[in-house]
Amino acid sequence: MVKAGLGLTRSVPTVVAGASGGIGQPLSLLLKSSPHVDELALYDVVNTPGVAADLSHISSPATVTGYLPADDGAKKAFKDADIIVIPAGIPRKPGMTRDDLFNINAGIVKGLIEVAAEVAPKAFILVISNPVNSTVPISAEVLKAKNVFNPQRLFGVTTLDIVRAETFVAQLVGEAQPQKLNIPVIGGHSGATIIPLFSKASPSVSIPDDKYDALVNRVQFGGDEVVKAKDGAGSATLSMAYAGFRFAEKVIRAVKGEKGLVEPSYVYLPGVPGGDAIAKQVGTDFFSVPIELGPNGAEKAVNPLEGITDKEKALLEKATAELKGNISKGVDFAHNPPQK
Ligand SMILES: NC(=O)c1ccc[n+]([C@@H]2O[C@H](COP(=O)([O-])OP(=O)(O)OC[C@H]3O[C@@H](n4cnc5c(N)ncnc54)[C@H](O)[C@@H]3O)[C@@H](O)[C@H]2O)c1
Ligand SMILES: O=C(O)C[C@H](O)C(=O)O
Repeated sequence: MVKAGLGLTRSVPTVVAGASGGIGQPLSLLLKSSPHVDELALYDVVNTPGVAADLSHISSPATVTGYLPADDGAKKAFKDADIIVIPAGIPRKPGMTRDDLFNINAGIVKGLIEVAAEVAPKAFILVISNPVNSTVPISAEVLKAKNVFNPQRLFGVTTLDIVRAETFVAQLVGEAQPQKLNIPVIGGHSGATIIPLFSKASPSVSIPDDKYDALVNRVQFGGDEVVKAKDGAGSATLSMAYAGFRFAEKVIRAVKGEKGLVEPSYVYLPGVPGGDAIAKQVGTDFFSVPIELGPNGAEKAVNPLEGITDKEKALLEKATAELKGNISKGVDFAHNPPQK
């Protein structure tokens, strides 16, 4: 274990699990750079002492500690954490779907959530590991089995889909400041389950009819674009670190009392205020919608469906059918994990 840094306040201890990976390292760098982060614990099966020592030399307030599996390292890293961000697991190679990662990543996520349930039962858990559509339901089932499931504290991180939508729309409409656009992307995090709602963009944008299908496709399959370009060396890591940080920092700021922070996330809707009606409308319990964040986590699910276009309704219908299968696969795994 490496321990370093000044750490003047310790109000929101934050953990990255999978911290030595392609996402984990730049995500940990961004968290270490944030003035909102006080205490950062890095957990991975390899290399965390080095990553922690390296980051600890940065002159920002957060203390940085690194943990490996030996000597109950996961428990030590997670103990009493407020925020646990999980990018642990294998990434895709060309030709794979996110669901192809299920067999390995389901077990990794299950194991990490079991530790969280035991030593940090009140933590806000942010799941990045794919397939998110299934790893979040797995996490919920594990937490339920340990009697510590609070749906307001479990988030599937879908922010990269929003970041991509902002970028691609800005390119199309000639907006030089993509970050000024707010485009809700709802549903799940894979292919057809990703539903960009351009009609709900703020400020409003006008997408030419002949460009609409290609734009939707690019948001839905932006991940494949990166996997193909990396040519066997993995999937999105830097844009994901940016997106994961954007979401994690908002949760941290909300937990510290800041108001008005909203970001879509894949949650268990019936357990989030305002979410039950949306779950009934879309026909599935796990679904990403804009979430108002606060000291209790997901304070309110915002219904994004009013006034959506017929094309968006068609996307929703297609998404829900696929999503249901992804969710039940995760739930089944949590109840009947394969015997080793
Ligand atoms: N939610 C999203 O939008 C999104 C975006 C990009 C990638 N991802 C997913 O994030 C995951 C990580 O991607 P990556 O590119 O960083 O992969 P990577 O292989 O570069 O890093 C993964 C890290 O997880 C670690 N790890 C493996 N098992 C672990 C365990 N039991 N406990 C702790 N750490 C463990 C590995 O040692 C490695 O350092 C993949 O599943 C990928 O598909 C999700
Ligand atoms: O595409 C992937 O497998 C990684 C991630 O989910 C992404 O959207 O980039």
